[in-house]
Amino acid sequence: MNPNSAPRTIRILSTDVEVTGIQFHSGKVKQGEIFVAIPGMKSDGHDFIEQAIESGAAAIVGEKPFSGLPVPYFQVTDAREALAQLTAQYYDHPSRRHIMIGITGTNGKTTTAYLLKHIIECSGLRCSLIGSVVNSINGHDIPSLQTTPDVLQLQKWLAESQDEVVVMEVSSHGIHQKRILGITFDYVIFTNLSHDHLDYHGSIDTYYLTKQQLFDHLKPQGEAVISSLGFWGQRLLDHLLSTNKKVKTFGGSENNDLHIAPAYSASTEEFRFCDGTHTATIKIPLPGTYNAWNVGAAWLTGLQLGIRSERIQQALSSFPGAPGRFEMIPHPIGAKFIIDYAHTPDGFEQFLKTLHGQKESRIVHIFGFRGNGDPSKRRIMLDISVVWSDEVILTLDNLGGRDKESMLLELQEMIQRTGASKCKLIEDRTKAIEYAWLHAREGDQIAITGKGRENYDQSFELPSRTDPETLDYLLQYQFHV
Ligand SMILES: CC(=O)N[C@H]1[C@@H](OP(=O)(O)OP(=O)(O)OC[C@H]2O[C@@H](n3ccc(=O)[nH]c3=O)[C@H](O)[C@@H]2O)O[C@H](CO)[C@@H](O)[C@@H]1O[C@H](C)C(=O)N[C@@H](C)C(=O)N[C@H](CCC(=O)O)C(=O)O
Ligand SMILES: Nc1ncnc2c1ncn2[C@@H]1O[C@H](COP(=O)(O)OP(=O)(O)OP(=O)(O)O)[C@@H](O)[C@H]1O
Repeated sequence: MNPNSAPRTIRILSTDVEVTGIQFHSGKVKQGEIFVAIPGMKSDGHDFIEQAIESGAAAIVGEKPFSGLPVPYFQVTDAREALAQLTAQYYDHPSRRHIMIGITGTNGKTTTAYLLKHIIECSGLRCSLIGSVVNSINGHDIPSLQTTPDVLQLQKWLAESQDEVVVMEVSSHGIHQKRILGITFDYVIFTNLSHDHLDYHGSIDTYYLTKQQLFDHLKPQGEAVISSLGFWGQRLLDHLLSTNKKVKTFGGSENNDLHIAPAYSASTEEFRFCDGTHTATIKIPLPGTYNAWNVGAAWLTGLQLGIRSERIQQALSSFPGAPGRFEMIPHPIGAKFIIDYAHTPDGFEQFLKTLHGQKESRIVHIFGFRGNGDPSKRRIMLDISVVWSDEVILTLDNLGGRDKESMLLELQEMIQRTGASKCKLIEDRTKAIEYAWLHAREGDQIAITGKGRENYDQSFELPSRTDPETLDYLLQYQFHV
């Protein structure tokens, strides 16, 4: 981090120390930097202290007792917490210089972040974005590797950003691993909570409580902007009110600060938004009731920022979409391919229900499961797909370190368990997409979910091709060639 910067003095446990940077990976330590040793899930940073010192570490921070080191050692009770606080201090608490907006929830963070950034920019303010698809700082785009980056990267971007507003997606991993400690927020948005990441958090209750912690990071005058829908939204609302936080809600009730309702019962695209003084019926930029909630989250936050509803409505009419979220690619025969990042049971249900609502012909659904994702959601997702789709094609997604043969076996067993003749397995993702392309019929909606525009690992070869341009595009989109 910042190897060429002039040394800065930071205070560690009431001692002033001059450092040129901070690291939590021993392999990255340079002369004059602090190394923070973190006991992790796979290894223990304390085992790498010697390596860090050999690389020039000026001081070490860790949780375990150490003596006799050739550089100062500071023992703390929580190394992740110390890392976050020291980094915020090193960069002089950059979150205080921005209007900070954090977005959490199982689904909808990226879509809401893109919508909100667009609304903010249309209102004349500059806006940084930190999230799953791209990080945009001072108008420069940096491909994303994580939803919430590590604390060093995060504070560095906040320090570099000259943008008035920063919109950032906050994952439950980011909260749990204290990547956002040292950041205070003006607004925190909650979209929803449903089954995901139970392999990491252990239970949905713990998962919820982790997300709830983000609201402790609100500045004293800060406001929560939440969906009060469903059990978790209601629980969060009760919690925030009982802790005297300022809260604004969006949802389907007239008691909500922003009331959202379909313009007519069967509509997947036209919704009415009422903020108490202004009512507008609009065609939302992405279809589906769930996207109306995402629009609502962005709209209500825009209002809190002082942007008028009329202006928000105008901004929405020019929203270019969020990459890999309900993105349509036409097929020459009159079918549509839709790429979507649905990767949770609720995401599947919402997305497929929306396709069903605009059904002209068949729904063909191609998807797989990330090898290192929560395994407990896989069967539920397949069952949902079987309910809503006319043909289900399971294929491989990113293996994430998982053995390919065991993943294929799991997929085969899952198909057998459903007993549904509409399910088939085409292990090669390219072939699965080609199969759907070649068998497309007029009016078909062919959904490819998962992966989306990820920059993550990909172990499949893309064959050289002579097919129509759009199929190439579709494959490139899925494979990043
Ligand atoms: C599963 C997970 O979340 N892992 C995080 C965790 O890693 P860990 O505990 O396994 O670390 P470890 O490998 O045991 O190492 C322990 C410590 O020793 C250090 N070390 C290790 C080796 C060495 O040679 N030298 C050294 O100093 C490491 O830097 C680390 O600080 O702690 C590390 C920081 O200390 C994180 O970087 C790492 O996030 C990884 C990179 C990650 O990508 N996690 C994913 C799951 C994640 O965060 N995803 C969410 C989105 C989820 C979603 O919604 O889909 C995200 O925000 O992106
Ligand atoms: N409000 C919502 N409720 C339920 N499902 C949603 C909602 N918004 C989006 N989805 C579904 O979840 C998918 C992922 O959406 P999005 O990327 O906006 O969420 P996310 O929270 O950022 O997820 P991730 O952090 O994993 O990227 C969408 O492609 C869509 O299928």
